[in-house]
Amino acid sequence: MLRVGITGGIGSGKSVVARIFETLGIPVYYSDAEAKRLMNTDATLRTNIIAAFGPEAYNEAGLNRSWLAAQAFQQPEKTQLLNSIVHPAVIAHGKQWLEQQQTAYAIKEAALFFESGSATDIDFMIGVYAPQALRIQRVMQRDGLGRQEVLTRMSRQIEETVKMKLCDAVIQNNEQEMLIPQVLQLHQQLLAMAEKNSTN
Ligand SMILES: CC(C)(COP(=O)(O)OP(=O)(O)OC[C@H]1O[C@@H](n2cnc3c(N)ncnc32)[C@H](O)[C@@H]1O)[C@@H](O)C(=O)NCCC(=O)NCCS
Ligand SMILES: Nc1ncnc2c1ncn2[C@@H]1O[C@H](COP(=O)(O)OP(=O)(O)OP(=O)(O)O)[C@@H](O)[C@H]1O
Repeated sequence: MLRVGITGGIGSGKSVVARIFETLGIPVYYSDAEAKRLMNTDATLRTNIIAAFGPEAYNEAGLNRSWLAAQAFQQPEKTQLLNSIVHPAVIAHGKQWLEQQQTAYAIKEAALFFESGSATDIDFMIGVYAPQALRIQRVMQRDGLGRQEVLTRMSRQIEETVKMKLCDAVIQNNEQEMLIPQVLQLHQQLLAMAEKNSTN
């Protein structure tokens, strides 16, 4: 089975693109959502997060996302600390998920493939690109974050043009070029690649 990645910086539109692939019958692993689910359900992760950041990391509702975000993005070292606790668990879980899929290809969506070293688990990487100003505007609107908070998260990610150069294909999500034809073209290409791999 062909393992496909979708990556791009915060607000580039990875999830929107991944949902179009899902409508074509392709299963998608959403790393952000899985990370938060595991942080709530995995007892070892919870213990390690509390040991590193303090008991306020959780409240009655579970993971205290806004509090933990304020702590983790305060300094690059704190972001690294959270990453060193959470990423190994999500990478192992995502790898296992990919191995279980039965379709011609399956997709893992993640912002931090190259940053975390997990791009090596992927056969074909799709980058989703959008101009920085548009990404900032989208995330401020989607998550109710301030401009500076978005910029801080961006500063913990590889610069977008560098990230796109590391990808095998790039989808333009600038709200001018249409997304669906770009996805359909890649879908055909990936089915052909998967077919070729299975006959080799
Ligand atoms: C700090 C947390 C609780 C904040 O949760 P929140 O709901 O506000 O954000 P969410 O997880 O949906 O992330 C939104 C976007 O922020 C960016 N982002 C999140 N974590 C990071 C990080 N460690 N480094 C850089 N960017 C990040 C990504 O672009 C991500 O898509 C959460 O982001 C987290 O646990 N992050 C660490 C784990 C992680 O790296 N997750 C992302 C990929 S697995
Ligand atoms: N082509 C588009 N037209 C209109 N809105 C869009 C488009 N692409 C993305 N958006 C909106 O921008 C926001 C960010 O998109 P999305 O959640 O897919 O980004 P992401 O790359 O998954 O971000 P993150 O890394 O933060 O998870 C969402 O609210 C989404 O609905």
